[in-house]
Amino acid sequence: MKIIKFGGSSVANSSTIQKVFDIIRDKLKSHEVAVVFSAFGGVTENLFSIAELAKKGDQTYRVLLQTLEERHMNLVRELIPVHQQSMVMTYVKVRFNELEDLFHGIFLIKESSPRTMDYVVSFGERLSTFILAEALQGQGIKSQFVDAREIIRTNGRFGQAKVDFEVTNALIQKFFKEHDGMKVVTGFVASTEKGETTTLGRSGSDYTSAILAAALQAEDLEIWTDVSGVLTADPKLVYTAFTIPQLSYNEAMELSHFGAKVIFPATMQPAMRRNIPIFIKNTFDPNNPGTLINGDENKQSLIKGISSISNISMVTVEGAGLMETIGASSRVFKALAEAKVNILLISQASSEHSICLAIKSDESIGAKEAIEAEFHYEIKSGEMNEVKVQHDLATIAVVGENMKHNPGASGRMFRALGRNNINVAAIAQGSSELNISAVISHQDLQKALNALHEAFFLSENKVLHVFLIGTGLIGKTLLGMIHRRQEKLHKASELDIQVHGLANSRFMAFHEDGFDLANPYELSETDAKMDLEKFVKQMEEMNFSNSVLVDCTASQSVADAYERILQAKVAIVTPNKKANSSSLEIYKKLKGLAKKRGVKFLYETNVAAGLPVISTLQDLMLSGDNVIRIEAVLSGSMNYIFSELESGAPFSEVVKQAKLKGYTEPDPRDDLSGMDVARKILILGREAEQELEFDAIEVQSMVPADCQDAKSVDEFFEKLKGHDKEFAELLAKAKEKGERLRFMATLENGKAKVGLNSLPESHPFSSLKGSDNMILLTTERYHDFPMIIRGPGAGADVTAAGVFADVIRIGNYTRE
Ligand SMILES: NC(=O)c1ccc[n+]([C@@H]2O[C@H](COP(=O)([O-])OP(=O)(O)OC[C@H]3O[C@@H](n4cnc5c(N)ncnc54)[C@H](O)[C@@H]3O)[C@@H](O)[C@H]2O)c1
Ligand SMILES: N[C@@H](CCO)C(=O)O
Repeated sequence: MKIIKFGGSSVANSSTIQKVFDIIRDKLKSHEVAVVFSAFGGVTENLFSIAELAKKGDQTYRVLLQTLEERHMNLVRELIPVHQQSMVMTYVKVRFNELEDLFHGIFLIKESSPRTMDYVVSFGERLSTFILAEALQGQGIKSQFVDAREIIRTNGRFGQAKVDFEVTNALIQKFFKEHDGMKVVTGFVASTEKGETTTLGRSGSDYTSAILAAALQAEDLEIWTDVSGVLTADPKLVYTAFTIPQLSYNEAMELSHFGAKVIFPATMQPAMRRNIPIFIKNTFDPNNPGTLINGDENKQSLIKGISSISNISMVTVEGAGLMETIGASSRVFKALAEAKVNILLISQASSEHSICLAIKSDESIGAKEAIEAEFHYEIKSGEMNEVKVQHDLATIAVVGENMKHNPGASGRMFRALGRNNINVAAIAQGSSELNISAVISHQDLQKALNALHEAFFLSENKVLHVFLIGTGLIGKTLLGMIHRRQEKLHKASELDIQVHGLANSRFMAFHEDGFDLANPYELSETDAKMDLEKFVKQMEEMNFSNSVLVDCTASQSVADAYERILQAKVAIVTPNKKANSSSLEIYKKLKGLAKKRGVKFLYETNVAAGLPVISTLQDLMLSGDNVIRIEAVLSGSMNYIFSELESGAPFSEVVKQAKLKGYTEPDPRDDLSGMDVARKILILGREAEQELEFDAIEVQSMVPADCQDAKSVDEFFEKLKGHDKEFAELLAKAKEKGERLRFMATLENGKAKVGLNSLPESHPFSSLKGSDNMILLTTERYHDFPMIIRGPGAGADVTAAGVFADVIRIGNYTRE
């Protein structure tokens, strides 16, 4: 025998009911079946609301009752063959006449006792089940309507009646023996010995089905609802949540206690005691296997699910009076019990100085008053502090049998939370080791659930959430690269990169699920105007775990926001040199902050685009080397300009070419003025642990005075034409001596110089062509011959690739 139960959402209207009938028909092919139905979707709530209106003396209750009657009548018309309809309609009409009398009574005396209400709401299941049994009969399935008041006996605690299992089991067994056909049983309702109608409380229809399953020693119990079983986390908050295939009874209880609302633990008890397997299935996706709950302590995964409860407050009772005082905690709990406060989590450190309790927020005033009244004298004498209550919190819990005697679960949990900047206000773990719970700020709930979900379930695939400011040459090239590598990264490196925010200097846009990079998103007038403050705020509010800001601008204002971004535990990747080349104090502060907050701040492309200069220098320093001298060609555009000049092209023309090829800064004067190179040598100096400030660098500018004043880049190019001759002469002079012009930087003895040099043919820099950079590092270890790093030092592809490599590094870092 199988017991199958359908909830209100499954029997909401005639089309969902047809799906239910298909499921029943299918089960009947191979099994003997008994069915339990809830009231039609929403009917119980309707009955409560109508009673509420009647109690308040509001006549409109009649209209609602009329609508409810019509809904039932319509279902009769839709579900039952015409020749059978009049009998069923009469049944429905009689029930609604009774309801009308009942509500009229409530309306007159302005009162509805729990006993009356049990009777009122019992009509929901009695009507639905009768209609559905007749409809099944009409479809050729021999069905026997069973009013559960005949077979489930309870005490008289109306609203939440307790079952007398001895009597009930005997009644059920007798009834099932004496009656043929498939039994179609009303959920939720029962009766006392005296024949008064009672109800079984929250999820009462599930309970009815578990009672039947236990009494009949059913093969299994199927609970059909509108979700595919119990999910690993709340799917509204964790998009990657998936159905848990199997749970032990204990795991299911822990998960549902902590917020997974699919099943209510008390309702499973009768089935659990008899070790009857329970399936949670989806009426709207019947082929989905759903979740099996049974006695098997399957230990395939470290945890089974993550649950959470919102609207939590934390009550802290503290003071010297608690220490070594036997009975203090029992007084706390007694006071709370008397005030009917439900405690969800308890945490007390061994110092015994304080006790923290997590409770539902709407019970917090009562809780504070109750404890303060109990400890009135101690608080007055100063032995104890006033009770502190923190609001806007949430509890999260990881649940699984396999955590028992298995080190690492709590480590993984708290590392994931810490990594994502989530503060833990209280922790609790019982000795059963089945559940580790923590109290956190409600604002962090979604981020925490996702971080934990990723840490425990998706450890093979990490998601990195990217926010990109600057969708110019480098930014766009980067987006294209991410798109082309997305699939490969997913498979080979188990890393998923999602881009959630885009901005340029004019507009910004966000996408909760990540932009589709296959169809590049063009920011336009229809998007919000760019506002850096709002961009950062939105990024903080989206509060993803493993987030990274990629700054592909050359903007000082974006660089100024780094501190706040790192504070929020968002990593930063950038080719923008502005932050690292501002004051030494800021440079140190940002690096220190990143370390303190445990997030990466990566800027390999600040110098020589994708060439591994910064990481090499960092490795040298970390391993104890010391930099003696740096000589370098650090500007791709300047090298291109002066090497191309040798071909005889006019200076203004080669500068334009350098810009077109994407080598220059957004404003090429930043290159020609030597500022860009000065920033780079400054950054290299600082990486070599030299206390350099920008002002101390000697910089030779190549920008003629009138060009410097040009209002726009176009005007600058116009004016530059007037200087082609000077540059041609400069080149001719060098050529005469058999030398080449190279724009370079040197750093030695704490002094940095940037400028144009005329170098002999034999100098390593003379051979550089196009956008090549070359860095000669003379160190204590590389003393006789410097270490040489050479390659293209500007250009969209090499730079974006360098930025991309840093982004992937962050993805791999967050995996650890
Ligand atoms: N081009 C190269 O070869 C190269 C090499 C290494 C490093 N870089 C660095 O990469 C960065 C980007 O260079 P690019 O060539 O892509 O420049 P670009 O001019 O093509 O793009 C700059 C982008 O930043 C946006 N922007 C500027 N100020 C902004 C602000 N305040 N807020 C929001 N967006 C803003 C612009 O709208 C544009 O989308 C620069 O810092 C540059 O130094 C470039
Ligand atoms: N404009 C720079 C590229 C960015 O660092 C250069 O020419 O090297």
